[in-house]
Amino acid sequence: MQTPGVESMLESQMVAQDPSSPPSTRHGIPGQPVLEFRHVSLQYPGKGAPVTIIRDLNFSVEHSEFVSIVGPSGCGKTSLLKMVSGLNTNHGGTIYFQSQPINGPLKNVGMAFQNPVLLPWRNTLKNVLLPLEVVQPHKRTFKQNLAQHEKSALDLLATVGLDGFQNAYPWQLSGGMRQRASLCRALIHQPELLLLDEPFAALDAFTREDMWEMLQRLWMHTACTSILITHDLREAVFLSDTIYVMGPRPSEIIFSLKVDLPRPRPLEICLTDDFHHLVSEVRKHIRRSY
Ligand SMILES: Nc1ncnc2c1ncn2[C@@H]1O[C@H](COP(=O)(O)OP(=O)(O)OP(=O)(O)O)[C@@H](O)[C@H]1O
Repeated sequence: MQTPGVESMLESQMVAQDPSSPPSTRHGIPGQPVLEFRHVSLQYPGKGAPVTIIRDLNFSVEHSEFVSIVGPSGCGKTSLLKMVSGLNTNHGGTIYFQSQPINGPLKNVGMAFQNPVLLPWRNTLKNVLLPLEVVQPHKRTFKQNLAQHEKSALDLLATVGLDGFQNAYPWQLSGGMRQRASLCRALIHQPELLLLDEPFAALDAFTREDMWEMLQRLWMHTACTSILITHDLREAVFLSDTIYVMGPRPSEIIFSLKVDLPRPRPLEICLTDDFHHLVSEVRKHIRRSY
């Protein structure tokens, strides 16, 4: 489900940390839970009575972990991301972020959606720099730190294979390139959490696979705790440390899987028996949901 309103709200809430601290120590202790769901439930107003979308979610995400959430359409995956971001606090149970209950919009989140929204009048570099330019505390020092920020942005652009395209405008980029740029923008302020809602769903199969490699590179580069919503089970296995399967509405986690394939994972890993086995394991549990 696309949520353009959420995009602009979240992108306007980005607040950064000290960019000089190394990624592995910025956000917490590896192996420790950074996000915890305890008996989380969600209802939306229905025609007569409220409709229960999520019944009872209980799981946690560790510092620097890459987690994918999969499940049937309408089971509440996008709703879950809205709860994590703090845009929807009207739910049962508690979601803890860094041991604190989430009671409102989280300050330091990066988000990317199916349709990357880049400002057409800004070139790629300036689109990536946007969060630093408009949001405190960076806004205050943006001009004096511009050279350092540009270096960080160019570094990110190189990581996603967009070196040389910093001066190109969005209309000069392909859909895949725009999505790469939007991921750089989501990460430029070094967020503590990266939330991805079907970011590659609109891309063709080959471009999508390139994006998996690119996202893996970015994630290894930044060590940012990440949650990906996807319908693509191969994508989930390729990228994740852990996959959670949500059941049909009213949903809960019906299965979880640790993906212990070594990293960095080359695309050829998708051809191995181990990979196929993991994909069919997840598929088996999703099938139960339909
Ligand atoms: N603000 C809202 N008010 C009422 N109902 C809503 C609201 N947002 C979502 N829903 C409903 O809640 C259910 C779950 O929606 P959600 O978008 O979270 O599911 P999803 O798992 O992300 O679906 P998909 O995989 O199709 O994108 C859907 O039936 C949707 O219509």
